Amino acid sequence: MGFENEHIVMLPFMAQGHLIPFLALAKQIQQRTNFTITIASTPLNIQSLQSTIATSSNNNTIHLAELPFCSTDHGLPQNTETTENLPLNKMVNLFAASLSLEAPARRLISGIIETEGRPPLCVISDVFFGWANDVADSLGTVNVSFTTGGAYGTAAYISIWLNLPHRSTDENFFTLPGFPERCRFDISQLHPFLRAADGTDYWSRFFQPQISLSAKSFGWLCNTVEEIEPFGLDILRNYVRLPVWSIGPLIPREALKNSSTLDVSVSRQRAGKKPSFPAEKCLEWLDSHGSDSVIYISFGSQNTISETQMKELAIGLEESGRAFIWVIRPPIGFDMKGEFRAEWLPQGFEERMNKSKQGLLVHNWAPQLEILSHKSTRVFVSHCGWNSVMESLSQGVPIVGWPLAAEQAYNSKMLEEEMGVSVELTRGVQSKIVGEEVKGVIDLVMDESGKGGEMRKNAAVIKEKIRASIRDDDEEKGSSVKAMDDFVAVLLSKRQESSKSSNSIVSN
Ligand SMILES: O=c1ccn([C@@H]2O[C@H](COP(=O)(O)OP(=O)(O)O[C@H]3O[C@H](CO)[C@@H](O)[C@H](O)[C@H]3O)[C@@H](O)[C@H]2O)c(=O)[nH]1
Repeated sequence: MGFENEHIVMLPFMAQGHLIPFLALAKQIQQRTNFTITIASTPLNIQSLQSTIATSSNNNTIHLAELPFCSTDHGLPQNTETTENLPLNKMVNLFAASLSLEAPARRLISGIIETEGRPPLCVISDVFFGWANDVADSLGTVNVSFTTGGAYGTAAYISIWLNLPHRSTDENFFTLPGFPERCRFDISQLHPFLRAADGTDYWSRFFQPQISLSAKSFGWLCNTVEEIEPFGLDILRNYVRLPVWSIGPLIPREALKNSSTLDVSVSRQRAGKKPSFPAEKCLEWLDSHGSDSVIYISFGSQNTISETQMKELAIGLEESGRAFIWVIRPPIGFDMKGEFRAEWLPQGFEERMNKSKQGLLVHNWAPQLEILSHKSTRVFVSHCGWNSVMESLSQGVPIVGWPLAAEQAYNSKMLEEEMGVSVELTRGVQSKIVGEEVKGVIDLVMDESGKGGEMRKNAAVIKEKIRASIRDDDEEKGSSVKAMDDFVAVLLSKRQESSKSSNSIVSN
């Protein structure tokens, strides 16, 4: 398009699951438009983005700006600037602390205005940063909210927070404003702190105003694809009554090609995290297993399960006799960064799995996208974080859901009820699950003839829709490419309108 002197400022929430898609969005906008993009965040997050950008190519105009932040000022452990490894009881502190970024963000944008002589084209802020609307308004630009979740999950999440519908019923289920009757939600799909929320607690006092402010943005960007979430997008658009541009999937383009295995360098280009186990080794391990034979298990960047659940999951996996890669962290209640203790697993489990090559335990962090795009990977046991969902479906890998927090249970519900690509094993860290149930679900999804085969077929259709959405050639442009072009065109025409009206004020 070539509007090289435009500038966009991006403000991600401080969590890997948000930083990764924000950086991917920045790269996508930059590649399409040549705009200057500044991503602003706290110093440690900027450091981690810096190391990511340093290892990837094509990053000339992504600037990084530090917003001063001291975690201990907010009751957080020292040097804690993301949700990763943060105990649940401190999570709310991080959300509350994010409000302190408003003043430095304002200073940053004022500085840009001073240097460039006009405001940035827009601010793109996380849905959790509703305050960015005030900043943008008062500095003569507009704020666009970016939801790193999917359309259905985001709509459910915001409607539940804004309405707390479970508080006005004695039943275990409830209907949700914005959703049709048939989509009944269950109280067990809510995280315990949301179950207890009543509008006066810390969580409500953060989420309700921030989400309400975000609902006043100029528009929303959503990391989904029009053709895979028509129902969710209808709900979200009706609910926020704003333009919603579906610009997903925010996944490196290399992972969306029809070629085979992904280059291992991709994992080094994603928000500064280094796999704790060499990517090459994981891929070698996968190479040594047959096509469509391996189960991949991971609970995202910030979650883990309980000790008893961990043991039962291990028992079920072992008894299933299927090959698996499991990204494993200390169980809930223990330091997630701490040393892993063998006692959390059945006796001799890891040695047995290593010896027989049935299972590979990757402690802490694995090269997820490479694993999902490997031909040996057959199914993903996932907490249903939205990045994981998009990564899995973009590779046609069906899901076994084990949602733990945030909007994951609504994603899991949508994947099962609307898309037919998933089956839920259990939910939360308090549920009782036994090895036999784990084995039962694994047998079900690995069975080509029954439900497992159906899920796989459906996932293959979704994969094609995702890949079609980014098509960009002379014959055809995919829906996500068109949405991105439309988003940029709308902002540019808004810019033109406002400069026309300020010129006419001057000439009057
Ligand atoms: O060992 C690992 C673990 C994670 N990842 C990557 O980290 C990201 C994790 O994102 P996601 O699957 O969305 O999980 P969370 O980190 O839990 O994401 C948070 O942010 C998401 C987007 O808003 C929400 O959908 C989730 O509920 C919320 O917990 C993905 O890109 C993964 O590929 C790895 O590369 N290796």
